[in-house]
Amino acid sequence: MEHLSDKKFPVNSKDYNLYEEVGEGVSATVYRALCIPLNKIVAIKVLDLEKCNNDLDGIRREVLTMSLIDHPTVLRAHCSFTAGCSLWVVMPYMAGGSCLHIMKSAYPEGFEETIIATLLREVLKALVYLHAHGNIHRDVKAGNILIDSNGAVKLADFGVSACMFDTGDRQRSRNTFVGTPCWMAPEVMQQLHGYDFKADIWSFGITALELAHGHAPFSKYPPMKVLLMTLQNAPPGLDYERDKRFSKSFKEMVAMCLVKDPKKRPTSEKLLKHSFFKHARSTDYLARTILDGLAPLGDRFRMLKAKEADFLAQNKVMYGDKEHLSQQEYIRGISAWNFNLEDLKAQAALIQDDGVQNTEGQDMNSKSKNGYNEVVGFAPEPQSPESDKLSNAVPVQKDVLDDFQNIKDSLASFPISPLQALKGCFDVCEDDVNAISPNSKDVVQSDSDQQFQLQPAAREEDMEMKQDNGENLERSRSLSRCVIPGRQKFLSGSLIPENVLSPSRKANGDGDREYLQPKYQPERNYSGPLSYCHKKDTNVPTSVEDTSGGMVVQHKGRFKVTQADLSPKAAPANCSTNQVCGGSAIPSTSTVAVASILPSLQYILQQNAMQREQIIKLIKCLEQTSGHYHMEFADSCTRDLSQISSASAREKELQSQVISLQQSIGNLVEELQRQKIINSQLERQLNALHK
Ligand SMILES: Nc1ncnc2c1ncn2[C@@H]1O[C@H](COP(=O)(O)OP(=O)(O)OP(=O)(O)O)[C@@H](O)[C@H]1O
Repeated sequence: MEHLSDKKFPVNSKDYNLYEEVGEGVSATVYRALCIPLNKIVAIKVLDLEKCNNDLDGIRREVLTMSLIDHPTVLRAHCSFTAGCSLWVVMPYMAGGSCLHIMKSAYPEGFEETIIATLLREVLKALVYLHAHGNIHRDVKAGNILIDSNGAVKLADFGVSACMFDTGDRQRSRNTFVGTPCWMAPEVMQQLHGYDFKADIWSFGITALELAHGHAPFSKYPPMKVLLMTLQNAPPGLDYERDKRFSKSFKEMVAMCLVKDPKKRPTSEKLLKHSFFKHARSTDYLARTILDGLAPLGDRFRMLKAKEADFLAQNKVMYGDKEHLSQQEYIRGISAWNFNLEDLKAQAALIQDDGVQNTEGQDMNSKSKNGYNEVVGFAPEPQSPESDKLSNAVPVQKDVLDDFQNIKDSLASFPISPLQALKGCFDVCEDDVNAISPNSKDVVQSDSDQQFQLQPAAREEDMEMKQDNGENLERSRSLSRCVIPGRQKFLSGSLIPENVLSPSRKANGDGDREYLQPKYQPERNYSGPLSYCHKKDTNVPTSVEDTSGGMVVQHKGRFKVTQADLSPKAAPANCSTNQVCGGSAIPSTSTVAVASILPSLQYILQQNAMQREQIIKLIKCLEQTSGHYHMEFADSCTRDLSQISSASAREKELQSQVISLQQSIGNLVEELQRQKIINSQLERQLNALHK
């Protein structure tokens, strides 16, 4: 595989000297390097092909796109070639690094508006070019906006880009679940009608918020929660109160991008004409401002990496147990996503929405409650009547149910089950999917040939799980897993909270999040890696790994596929011991029965609880009544006792009299006997005298 895009650059690894590491993705490491024959500093992205064995199409497309591109704001590949098991992509060296790394190193609160306008204008130019040439970038985010030493901005990373003019399989790839959750447009998550270049406009809006705050909205939440919040909540935006430092035109521009209906979003071309970009300066302004005084990229990268390692090591010491570690790993990036339904529920349940949530989430909720979205002036997302019913029915448990209800509603709004959808791209155990859709009767056929059905009983099960999250949480968190985590990588985006990297971070409206956040739960899901999900490649030879948590039989792009994913029919047998696939504590076949029994059990439980209350009330009443009874009884007892005691004295007296009488009688009987004997002796003597 060899693509020579620029004849000047040699296509032999011997012609390059690799220097220090300046970036890392899931399956790629980026080095600063010297092109020896040209004596030119370049960046070389080294992709481990063994790790991408199912994503060669994606890589080929990335390289092809990069080599065909000819625009100053889009990162172009000089050339690419294979070296052993690696693919080397030679590119211009962007000495400033990514905007994300610059923020992490020096601007944890985000950039000021002029910088943002300048950066975003350049990104928008790139999008105008890509869209005009039929490309959707699909991964616009601060981590993919690179700056060179002169301040020139380039949009990078075409790992997941797609061509809008593709047909057949390529077209179908636009019906797959691709990108990084925080930046992902709702229609990309939903997979209803596929999506188009407007998905990039959504990601562009999210990137604007990321550059403004130093992090993307919902970034503290685990990936599935992000999906649900994106679908469920009103779109995020700049807040008039909290974001006072930003202009009205910036707020409007963001609001235009973050409209859920893609048709209502502007094209990149139209957006470029927005008044906000009048704030933009020439790119050398960036060099004079945000790049000024920054350490060399390699040093910054090493520093961030060391801090992340420290942070993780600390967490390992503090929360060394398996559950916490796996949770950490899960949140660190989507490469390690393990879409175990139980885990997801547990993850969602762990988020304390009231009080500890980030302000984005809070804002969204309060906006929705007020019936007006202050930021962008949109009506709140309508709540389902079902949701109202549920919350009215059990007011006491409203808080607990809210979270469940969010999940339930959002799942219902998915044209295909998110877990089923994610299954194609990530690790979703078959039985996890079964747990959501045990019997596919009302099947919705999606473009990507996936089927699903959301069973009410399974929802009940969800509810049960939520309501009883103490016990079930423990259970679910202790479940074994499908996939052994791969090599832990430090992704291009730092995944640790900025308050860790920048302890000096001050509260600026949303700074209160830091201390409210549960310690074991990392806050941010920063620039996670990307996925190109190529569903047609399932026949690609697999690399089999024996794992304790589950058999990884295939690498789908950057994600692993477990045996359970590939052999749905075998899943119940495999899962019967809950060890091989580890997806659910209950085998999938019995999950159906359990799901149908649970509502009844729930009902009985409620009945019991009510009865218990009644009994407690009755006991209390009885206790009060029995209090009077005891007093009366005590009085009567005292009386009786005195009577009994006097009676018994007399009885004793009588008894003693009887006894003494009996004794007297006995004495008299003895006396009588003695007298009789004397009498008979006397008689005998008299008789003898008479004779
Ligand atoms: N040409 C370049 N010059 C300087 N740094 C670069 C260059 N290309 C990439 N990097 C750095 O390397 C990081 C990882 O690169 P890249 O995004 O291409 O890898 P990836 O595997 O696609 O990662 P991800 O999936 O997280 O986007 C980037 O975030 C950036 O910081």
